Amino acid sequence: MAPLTDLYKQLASHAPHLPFSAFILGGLLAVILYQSLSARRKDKLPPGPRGLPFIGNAHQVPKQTPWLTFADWAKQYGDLMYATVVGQPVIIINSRKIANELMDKRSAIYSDRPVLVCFRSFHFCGYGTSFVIKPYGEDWRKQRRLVAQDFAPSTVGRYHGFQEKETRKMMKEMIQDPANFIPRIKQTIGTIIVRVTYGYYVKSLDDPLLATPLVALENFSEATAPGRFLVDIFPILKQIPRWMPGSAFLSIADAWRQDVMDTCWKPYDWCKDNLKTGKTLTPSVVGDVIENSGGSLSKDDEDALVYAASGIFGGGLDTNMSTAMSFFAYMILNPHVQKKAQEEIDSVVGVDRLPTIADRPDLPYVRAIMAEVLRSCPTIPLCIPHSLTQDDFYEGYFLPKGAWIMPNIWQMLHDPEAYPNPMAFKPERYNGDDAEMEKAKTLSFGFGRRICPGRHFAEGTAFSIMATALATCEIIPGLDANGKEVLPTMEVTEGTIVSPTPFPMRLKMRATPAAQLLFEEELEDPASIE
Ligand code: HEM
Repeated sequence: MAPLTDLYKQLASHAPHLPFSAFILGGLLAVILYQSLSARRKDKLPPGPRGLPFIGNAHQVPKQTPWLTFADWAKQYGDLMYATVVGQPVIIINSRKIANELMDKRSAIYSDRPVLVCFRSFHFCGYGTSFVIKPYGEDWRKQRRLVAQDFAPSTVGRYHGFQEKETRKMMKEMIQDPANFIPRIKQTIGTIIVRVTYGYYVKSLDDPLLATPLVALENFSEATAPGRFLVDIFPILKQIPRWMPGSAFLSIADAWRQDVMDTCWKPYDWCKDNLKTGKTLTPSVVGDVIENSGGSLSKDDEDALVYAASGIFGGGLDTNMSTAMSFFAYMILNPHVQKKAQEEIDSVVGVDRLPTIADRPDLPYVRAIMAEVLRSCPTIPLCIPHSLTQDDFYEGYFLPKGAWIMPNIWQMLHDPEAYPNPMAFKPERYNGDDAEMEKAKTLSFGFGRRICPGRHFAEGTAFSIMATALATCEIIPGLDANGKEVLPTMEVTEGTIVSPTPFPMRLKMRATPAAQLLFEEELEDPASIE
């Protein structure tokens, strides 16, 4: 800094040339200010664990339950932490207050998605088309609008009848064959999503309009596994000739891209073609947009619709499936909660009919169970990472443009100050207070402009599963080969979207007329679909 000050003194002595000197002086001051500001920024990054050269903190983040590691770090470094992964800045947020101040209140600059190194294979394999991972901008906005309008609280009720019918069918089949309850839940959630998105009724897990998206979702998990493809780290490998050893990944990428394209276009084409034949069931997200356009969508609008619709599947299947699995696990572990919910349902709904989604306002304890399931086992514990589009400051800390933002949803939902004894599954903790339930649920659906657009729809499916299961069955532990009861461990699978690891379950049908209705109601597939 000394030479600059000397120069400043020399220039100041040239008073007769004031305008020119003032200009130079101003410039110099700006340089000095910038230098000192940069130094301040460097000093004031949020604290965080010291990393290694080049890889940064990558080696300190375990594949299994990284949210617990981040919660541990927070004890030492506080709720706003800074880490790096191969030179990429990552801001980890552990408190609801900070997430709210930054990701909700400043959402205009916190709503981008990172271009993660491993995400390169998305574009390579065709995954980059859906708004779930698109950058914040016009393409994202256009796709999101198409989905959000259909799943708004005011419109989502039109799908309730279908959600109820499918969950009843699911419960009936699970009572008949409880050993296969996991694939049965998967089929039900998939059927609901394909039906409301494309007006198509899925007949089995082997139906190509469900099976292909399921394969694409599995490939997606593999594509995002760090280090799965060397091309993620060395993009130049994309140019490798196919005859060269080590080029096998190009054929895998081709096959995966084909699955993604089939997932996006096949159900769309079916929906479009069958609008004319009357086979497309109404209402549906895609069918309605095509009809409202008078059948003349521009190429851009058609692409936006196709890729937005694929996002519904990507966002809605594993998440709703995980919530249903957690519900059954927590019910096995907490028979007293089941009993209390059954008493509520029996006294409010009665025992002569099955509960519906319209009963939700009158069933506060079942609502509390849903909030507690979403709180206790959040489906996306570290959210889908956001990224910051301009430099920002928070409480004196510098947050650099381009940093990934990772909110630790799990920790926020297990903060003992907000949720005393957070590991206990306790619907009573809300005291019937809907605002408190809403707070827990909202956190599990993300933040700001990226908050889950399917949340009202998802809650309808989840409530219908929970209320129908509780009204009709006692949910009890499954047995091992020796006939001994096996309890769910509540360990979860690896990945961005997590689910309880598989557990056995038995269902004992309740002796009520309502439970009997599962076997008497018309639950067959709609006749219009062959
Ligand atoms: C219990 C079920 C669900 C949970 C817990 C859940 C949770 C989430 C979370 C945490 C995010 C990330 C939000 C963020 O980045 O801040 C998200 C995004 C998303 N969800 Fe859900 N979700 C569920 C069900 C659904 C359903 C049923 C649909 C479709 C109808 C859906 C569609 C989406 C989409 C499209 C996005 C990406 C939004 C964007 O990037 O703009 N989700 N969800």
